[in-house]
Amino acid sequence: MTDLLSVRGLRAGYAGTTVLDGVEFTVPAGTVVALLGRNGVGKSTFIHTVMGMLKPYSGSIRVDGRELAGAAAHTVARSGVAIVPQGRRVFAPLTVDENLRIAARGAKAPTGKAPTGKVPTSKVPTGARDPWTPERVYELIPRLAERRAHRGDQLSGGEQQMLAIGRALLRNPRLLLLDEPSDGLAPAVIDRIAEVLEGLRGEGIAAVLVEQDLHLAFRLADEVAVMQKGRIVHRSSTADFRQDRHRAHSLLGVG
Ligand SMILES: Nc1ncnc2c1ncn2[C@@H]1O[C@H](COP(=O)(O)OP(=O)(O)OP(=O)(O)O)[C@@H](O)[C@H]1O
Repeated sequence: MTDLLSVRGLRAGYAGTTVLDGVEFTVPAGTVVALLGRNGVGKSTFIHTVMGMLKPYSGSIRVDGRELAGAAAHTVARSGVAIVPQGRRVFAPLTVDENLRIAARGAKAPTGKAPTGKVPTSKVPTGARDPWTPERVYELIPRLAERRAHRGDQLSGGEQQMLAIGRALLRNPRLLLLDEPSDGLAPAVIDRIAEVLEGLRGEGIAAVLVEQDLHLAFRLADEVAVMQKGRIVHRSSTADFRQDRHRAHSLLGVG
């Protein structure tokens, strides 16, 4: 299967310190890969570096074959990558509808080739890859339609997370970078977020899902990668990883 994202030998950090120390990581087209690891191993740093928010020291970041290491975030976004940041960062004084329409205005059609590779047919229904519009986001996430006139700061944490996902979709991504979407949310709310993300199956959107909530990660991801000290130390299918409790325990410190 063609890799939509291919990262090789990526080194990055802050003010000369090394956080990412030779990351090798791929995301096949249309595949959701959970990026797991204990606190502070570099998962958010990785997401930010791929998005062009942090310049790497060295290494390669290719999206659909195009080299993007060191490119600015807007260039990465134009290549079809969108981030749902940790902490959501919606515009608090603006309504849900205004938040979505601003994101839609900023969106440009991704440049480069259309995704190639054999995306599993179960993930590509008829009509996939219509451009996202606020109306399509409201169809996927009816809760946002109900809240469309509410300001960002009047929303619950779960609703803000849904809005952040909706904003990212309006960039028409081929690759979505999700940084801990469950962060700070109650289990019932995480379940709603999972339903929203499951609703994206069939759109052919690939994703990197950084997540501490293993239940959510296992529910959404096709494959699992584990980071330790700025390197990927394990990669497998989610099913294999779930079955090997001993390995999960030793890599993540959980049962
Ligand atoms: N802006 C920054 N400036 C300096 N150091 C940073 C910055 N952001 C993160 N770090 C450091 O980089 C290391 C990796 O942090 P990062 O947030 O990428 O880890 P993480 O795996 O995402 O952890 P968490 O799950 O806690 O968010 C940590 O030691 C952290 O203190």
